[in-house]
Formats: sequence, structure tokens, C-alpha cells
Amino acid sequence: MTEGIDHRLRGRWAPHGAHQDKLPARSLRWLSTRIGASEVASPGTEGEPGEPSPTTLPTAAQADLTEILGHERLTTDPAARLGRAGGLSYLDLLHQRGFGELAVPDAIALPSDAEQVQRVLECCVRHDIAVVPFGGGTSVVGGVSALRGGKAAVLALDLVGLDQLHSVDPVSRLAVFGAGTRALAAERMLRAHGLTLGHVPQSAERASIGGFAATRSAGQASSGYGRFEDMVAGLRLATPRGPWRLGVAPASAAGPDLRALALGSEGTLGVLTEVTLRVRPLPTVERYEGFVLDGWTRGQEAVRALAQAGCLAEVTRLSDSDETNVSFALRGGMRTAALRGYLRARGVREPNLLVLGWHAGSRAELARRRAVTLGVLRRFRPVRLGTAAGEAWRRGRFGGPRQRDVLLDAGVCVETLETAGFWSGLDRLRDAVRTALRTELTGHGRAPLIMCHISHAYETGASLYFTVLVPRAHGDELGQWQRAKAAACAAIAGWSDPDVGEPLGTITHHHAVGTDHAPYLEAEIGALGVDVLRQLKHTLDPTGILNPGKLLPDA
Ligand SMILES: Cc1cc2nc3c(=O)[nH]c(=O)nc-3n(C[C@H](O)[C@H](O)[C@H](O)COP(=O)(O)OP(=O)(O)OC[C@H]3O[C@@H](n4cnc5c(N)ncnc54)[C@H](O)[C@@H]3O)c2cc1C
Repeated sequence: MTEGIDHRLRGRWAPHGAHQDKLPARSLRWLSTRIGASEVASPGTEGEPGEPSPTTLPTAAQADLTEILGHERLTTDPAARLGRAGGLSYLDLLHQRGFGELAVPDAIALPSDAEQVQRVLECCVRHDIAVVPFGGGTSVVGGVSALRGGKAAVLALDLVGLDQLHSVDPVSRLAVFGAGTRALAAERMLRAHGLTLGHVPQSAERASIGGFAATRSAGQASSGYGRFEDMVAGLRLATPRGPWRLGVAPASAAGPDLRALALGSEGTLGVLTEVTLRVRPLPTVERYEGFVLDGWTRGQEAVRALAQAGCLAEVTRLSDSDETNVSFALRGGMRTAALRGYLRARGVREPNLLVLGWHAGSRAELARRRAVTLGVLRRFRPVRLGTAAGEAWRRGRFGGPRQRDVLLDAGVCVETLETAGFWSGLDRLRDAVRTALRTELTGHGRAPLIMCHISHAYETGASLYFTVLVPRAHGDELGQWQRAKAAACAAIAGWSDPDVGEPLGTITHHHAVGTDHAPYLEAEIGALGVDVLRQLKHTLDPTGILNPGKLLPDA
């Protein structure tokens, strides 16, 4: 029923992928010295979450839900409930390791089709039970926290059973998926038709099509294939007011695009049951290549030039020198030492690694596009590292979450956050976030490592993705990151500098709002914008059962 994913073991990324958990001892030693950690390697008082409180699902509701789903597809088993208690943010993982209070759903519903989803919602309206739509559970912003919103009980509505490819229309290049389909499963199904979606976030092993649509996700190849919302041609939702279908043509002037209301609605307006996606022919040739540019400013200028010349590779990813140096250090060995020497000899003082990955329909197309890209890059004097560096990145692209588990085991606070801004303000945004994080996390012998990369570029601006590593503050594990994240969010929202007065960037480029970013939404969309969302929610979900506390903090 769970497609090989053991939902009882949420504290770790993929129990069956344990062999990829490698982070050599010498790398850990290097890291601990770098971040000032006598504490690293001592995880402190870590444990397991306690047994959850007994379910408060009313007996009458349980009987009605069982009638809809059958005994097999409704469970109040404590392990299954713990398995859907939150997502995969650093704070979620700390909760799973026994720090602080863990909000646990009272029951799990596992519907097998859209009709069952609709009936479950109507039943929850009748019994006034909160519902948390649950895709892959990879939210890193509190999107699947089991909050009750004042209701007597909360149900996690796991969509894993809606995992089918319903139809493929190769003529129109469309495919219709059940919302619970996992990304890699969707790719496998499309491959059989010679097609691809091209949406590959780092969470692809677990995350679902419905989750991507509900959060407006962006994958690692978004510079070529687009953001997930660009891929959505149509949607079906179950709502407390009844089913809703959106999207009947490739383009339309029939009033505002209501699909955009469902995209990014984070389970607060309805439950996505089916998603119609624009698909592309499978590329026949791919090439990943690494380049080094000297300094962040030059690297950023190069990516802007590529974006504005309309010649971004599908994967375009620029790491700052902190991230580049860490990736060199973790690799270690003679080759890396030789590479450092070579870069110094070429006059590179601050290596910023640029990875470009092209997906093309033919060798000729690849050669043509690559030549244009290299032509644009030339004036930024890149040092070419060839395909070995590009392939090294590609091989390691899914390793992050596994290495995070290893670092957590070693007592490191490791978390990411992201934003986006226009090119002209990107330096200011990056500086503000880095300063906020550094100020909050430095002290007591700790020297946080704050790395940044651009992995989604547009004509007008780019995303900034920060990865933070710092020794965990024993006794203040949750507070340490909560304060740092709040400071970074305040900087993005433009609150930390009285001269700014408006947001420096968006509070989230692709992780969504969830609970964590909800306090900052108004700074971005205004009080009127929040009111529009509130009214919309009231129309679709009048009794407020859907995903309480997400997107709108008070809904
Ligand atoms: C290690 C790691 C790497 C990540 N990398 C990326 C990345 O590269 N790019 C990126 O965009 N994100 C990334 N994320 C974040 C996360 O994977 C995305 O937000 C993803 O879109 C969530 O999909 P999911 O199926 O896991 O949704 P969930 O976590 O289950 O849910 C996310 C939100 O959507 C709602 N929801 C889920 N399914 C439905 C549905 N069918 N109908 C209505 N609402 C629904 C939930 O209620 C919740 O509010 C990463 C997360 C982790 C842990």
C-alpha cells in the first residue's frame, strides 16, 4: 500500500538506501573543525518520540470513515500515526528524535480513488474533523503538521493510493496522473511512452505529483523544463463543497485563471486528486559539465547573461565559494588537491562552481546549444572542468538528504532555506540573509557554515538557496534554529532594516508557506491579498477543516 516507502520510519530518508549514507570520517573531522565543534559527534540527549496520545477520533466518525474506506484503508495504529506526524524539516526531524512536542494525527485515511477522497471530506465536514492532505510528506515548512485548528480530531489523508497514470495523449503531449503518484514512478511510467516530465527535485524519491502542484515546486532542471506550475494543464480537486475540475484548453481568456488558485493552495482549499501535465519527448542525449568562475559577482553575472540571452541549460547551478570549497573538501584526495593548485595557477581566488546540464533531442542540437552557451560564458573567463565535474554533481544530486541524516546523528544542526529576488537586488538579499543567519548562529565557539547557490534562473532574477551547518546547541536545540530562521525571514521580508520598508525577495521560491512562512505572507501579498485568500477559503471550506494553520496562520 505504501509503495516501498516505510512511513513508520520518518526520521530517516530512505532506510533501504543505507549504503548511500556515506560521509567519510575525515570529512566529518574537517567539518567539525570548520564549524568550531568540539560538540560534533555528540548528538546530546536524543531519543525517540514517545507513544502518541490515544486517538480522539470520535467513534461515530470512525464508523462512517470505515464504511467509506473499509478497515484496510483507515488506521489508528500508533506507528502509522507517528509516521505521518509532520514533514522533513530540521525541526520535524528533531521532533522525530524526541525533542519538543510532536503533533500526531488521530487517524490515517488511505483512499484509493477520487470518489473516496470526496466522500472522506464530506464525512469530515459532518463530524467537524480537521484534514491534512498528505502526499510524500517531504514538506520542509510545516505543511503537513497535524494541527487540529480547534477541531476534536485531525485526520491525515494520505494520497499514496492515487498512484496511477490515467491517460497519455501523445498528440497533445499531455499525461493525467493520480495526485499521489511519486515523481520517480511518474517518470518511469512516462518513459514507457518515450516521454518525460523533467521535474526532478531533490525529494523526487518520495514527493508526489499532488504535493508538487500544491506547493508550486521547482525541480533541479527547472531552467529548462520550467517550474511545476508551468507543467500543469488541468486539475481535479475534491473540496468540502464538492468536486471541482479546472483546465480544458492550452490557453484561455475565460476570466482569471482559477488553476492558479489551486496551485500553491497547500491543501487549504481542496484536495488535488488528478493532475493533467504537459510532458516532453525523452531527451536522447544529456551532457553535464563543470566550470569555475572567480568570485560570486562574476558567477552571478554569467548566469544572468545566460538567462537573458535565452540559453540556459536545463540544469544551471552556481555554487558560491563556501559551497564549492565544501564540496571540494568533502571529496578530498589527490585529485582535489591538484584541482585547487590548477585553479590557483589560473588565477582563481574564489572558486564558484557552475554546473550546466543540457538535455537535447540530438547530438546536433546539443552541440548547437552548448556552443551558444560557451559563447556567452567566454567573457566571464570560466575555467572548464569538463564532464567529470558535471557528472560528479549528477551522481551526488540525491545524496544530500542521506548525508543530512549522518550529520544529524553527529550532532550538527543542518538546514536549508530559500528565497528569490530580481537581479538588481540579489546581492543585497544574499547579504541580508547571510548576516542574519551568521549573527544568530555565531557564538559559544560556533562558526556557522553558510553556503549559497543559484539553481533556478529567470530573465529577471534568480532563486537563492542557503544551506546552514552549525554545531547543535545542546539544551536549546529547537530554539537555536527557530531564532535563526526567524531572523533570516525577517531579513527577506525587509523588517530587519528600517530603511528597507519592503520585502527584499519572496519568502519562498519553491518550498511553500506551510506554518513556518505564514507569519511573513502578509508582508509579501498585503493585507488585501490575505483577505482574498481568506474569503476564498471560506467559500470552498466554510467550516475550516482543511489543513488548519497552513498558508494563513489564523485559518
Ligand atoms: C531533502 C528534501 C529535498 C527537497 N528538494 C526540493 C526541491 O528540489 N524542489 C522543491 O520544490 N522542493 C523540494 N523539497 C520540498 C518538498 O519536497 C516539496 O515541497 C514537495 O513539493 C512536497 O511534495 P510532497 O508530495 O512530499 O507533499 P507533502 O509534503 O505531503 O505536502 C506538502 C503540502 O502540500 C499539501 N498536499 C500534498 N498533497 C496534496 C494534494 N494531493 N492535494 C492538496 N494538497 C496536497 C500538503 O497538505 C502540504 O501542505 C525538498 C524536501 C526535502 C525533504
